[in-house]
Amino acid sequence: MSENAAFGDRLAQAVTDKKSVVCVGLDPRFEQLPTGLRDAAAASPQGRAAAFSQFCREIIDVVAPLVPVVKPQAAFFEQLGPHGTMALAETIEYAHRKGLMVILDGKRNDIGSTAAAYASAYLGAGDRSAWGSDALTVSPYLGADSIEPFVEMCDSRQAGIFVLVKTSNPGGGLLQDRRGEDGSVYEAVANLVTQQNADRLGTSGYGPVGAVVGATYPEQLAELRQRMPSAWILIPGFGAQGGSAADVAAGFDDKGLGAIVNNSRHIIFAHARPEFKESFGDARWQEAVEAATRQMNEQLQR
Ligand SMILES: O=C(O)c1cc(=O)[nH]c(=O)n1[C@@H]1O[C@H](COP(=O)(O)O)[C@@H](O)[C@H]1O
Repeated sequence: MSENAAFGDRLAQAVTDKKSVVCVGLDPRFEQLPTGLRDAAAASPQGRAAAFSQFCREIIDVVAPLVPVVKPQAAFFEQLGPHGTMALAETIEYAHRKGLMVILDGKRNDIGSTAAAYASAYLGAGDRSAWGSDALTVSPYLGADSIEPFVEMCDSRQAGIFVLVKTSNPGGGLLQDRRGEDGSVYEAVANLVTQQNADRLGTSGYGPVGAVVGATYPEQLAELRQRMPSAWILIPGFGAQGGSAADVAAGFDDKGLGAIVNNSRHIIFAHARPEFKESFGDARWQEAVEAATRQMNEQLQR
């Protein structure tokens, strides 16, 4: 499908082509890298950034035939300063070259006029923005006028956003579950997502404004699927945070579309998981990544 197709349709096509709803999270942590990569890297930010870049490239090589999308988490790269951001840019570019869609996990936002700059920076396809990611995670807590600049950029660049609706962490309820006369905060954010998609539905039935809903809240996931029928749902919290295939089942529509399930640590550091450690270990970490990705694909086969 062409780069000029709408984001929701491109994601639907990618999920269908790969027969996979798995999103591989690229969250490199230096201390957990396979020994070979850690040894090769000097302790400097430059050396670590080079190790992150190689690590992500090798993961992408393994997962590109198996999944539709990867999600680099900006924080892990940014902690290394300018060298880290170069590694992030290389990772996004490499993933695109290998035919993967890219959701940049930056959880950005600000007042509208500044949000427009974030949108211009991060959203695009190919070389139509500085970072070129297909989609960005976005915080809704500055209100509707802070979301609109992103949505406008989605319109002009066929990009997407994923708005934080019900996050996977245990503390998210403090704000998100807070109830007013019209219901909870997360319900209000979900309504905003649905409104923003209303005139923007692609041929797949999905719009450019997606939502993040944690696998750790299966009941709310079921409710939110109904409340946001035209939103792709990015479901984090599978694996390391305890979410299972049963927990995410309610996120999908009856064609098996509408949701992608992220897994970061349990895929990229699969070589350290008890079930893969003995067979592969540190030296054959790429094979552990492949085995963990295939296992998750099977668990989520629709
Ligand atoms: O936006 C996200 O991706 C996200 C939202 C959320 O509610 N919970 C959540 O864990 N995430 C991200 O998803 C990834 C989860 O990683 P694992 O727990 O290692 O699979 C991290 O990059 C988190 O920042």
